[in-house]
Amino acid sequence: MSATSLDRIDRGLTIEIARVTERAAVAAATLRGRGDEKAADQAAVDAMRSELNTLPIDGRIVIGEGERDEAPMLFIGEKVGTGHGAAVDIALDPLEGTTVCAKNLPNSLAVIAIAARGSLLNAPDVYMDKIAIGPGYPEGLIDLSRPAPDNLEALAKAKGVKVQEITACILDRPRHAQLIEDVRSTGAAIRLIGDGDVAGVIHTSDPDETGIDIYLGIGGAPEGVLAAAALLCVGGQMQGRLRLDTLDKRARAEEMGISDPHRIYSLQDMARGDVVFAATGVTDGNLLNGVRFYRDRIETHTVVMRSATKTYREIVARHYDRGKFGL
Ligand SMILES: O=P(O)(O)OC[C@H]1O[C@](O)(COP(=O)(O)O)[C@@H](O)[C@@H]1O
Repeated sequence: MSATSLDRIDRGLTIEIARVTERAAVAAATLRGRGDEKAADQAAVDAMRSELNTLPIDGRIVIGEGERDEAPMLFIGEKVGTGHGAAVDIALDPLEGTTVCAKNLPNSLAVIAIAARGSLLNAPDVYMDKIAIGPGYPEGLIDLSRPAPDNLEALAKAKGVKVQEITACILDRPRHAQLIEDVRSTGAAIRLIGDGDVAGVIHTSDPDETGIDIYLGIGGAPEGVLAAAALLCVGGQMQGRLRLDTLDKRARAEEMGISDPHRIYSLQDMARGDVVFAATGVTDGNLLNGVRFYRDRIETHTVVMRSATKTYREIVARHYDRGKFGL
């Protein structure tokens, strides 16, 4: 990583970036609830890519739709933007939560993070073990190498509540059976989510609003970097460890410069410096409303965050020109 905290992102991008996720979210939302994950994802990819290519940046995708041979567009290493402007790295997921979008269930998002070159972890598309909490706690409170109950006890103590008053967010997957049992053994509550752990992690940043104190479990590594980018903007702590359990995965990671397969990454190892993050709701969620289609307009709900200024802005946009979305 070569970026320093002095590498500032052009503040104009904090509005430009919203257009990128708005465009992707509307495209995906037109196919919401149709049971066709691929079509919704493709629509979001096409829309995000065409909007991204209007931005005055020399952009390089470090977290994208996959590695070049498996993703024709927005692949890792793809150059995006007009090419005239700041050299930036980009993490994106045009449709985070493809299954929930196809089923019209909560919390699918169009997501992107833009950072100075070298400020985002280049991670392969493998699983990642994750733990995250929101702001206001002493640094080092959570530790991925410790058993979940220890982290829950530490969090409850620091929050000044009983562990029974803590709620953990966990993806509902068979691989989490033991984790779920361990968490329940402490008396803590669990919010099981079907998909969408970028939102799951972000929810820890405002427990009063979302009811979620801590995120635990294994999800995608790309989603881990995106979530870290968001948490960097609002404060909080997060750790991640890649699940490099096959020779092929280790080789892919090595190609990306990852030599220690067991390394635990801190939040700042995954995202640092000046990062601009945006997410637009595709379906309704705790964080954001989904896209609303009206006869005369389309409404989108977006959050834009920036780490250098620690700002969190919500933008409700009314698009009266439905034609610009091809509708
Ligand atoms: O579904 P899996 O294989 O358990 O993977 C978990 C990952 O899938 C998601 O739930 C949804 O990812 P997609 O948008 O690629 O469908 C992520 O939020 C999460 O990190």
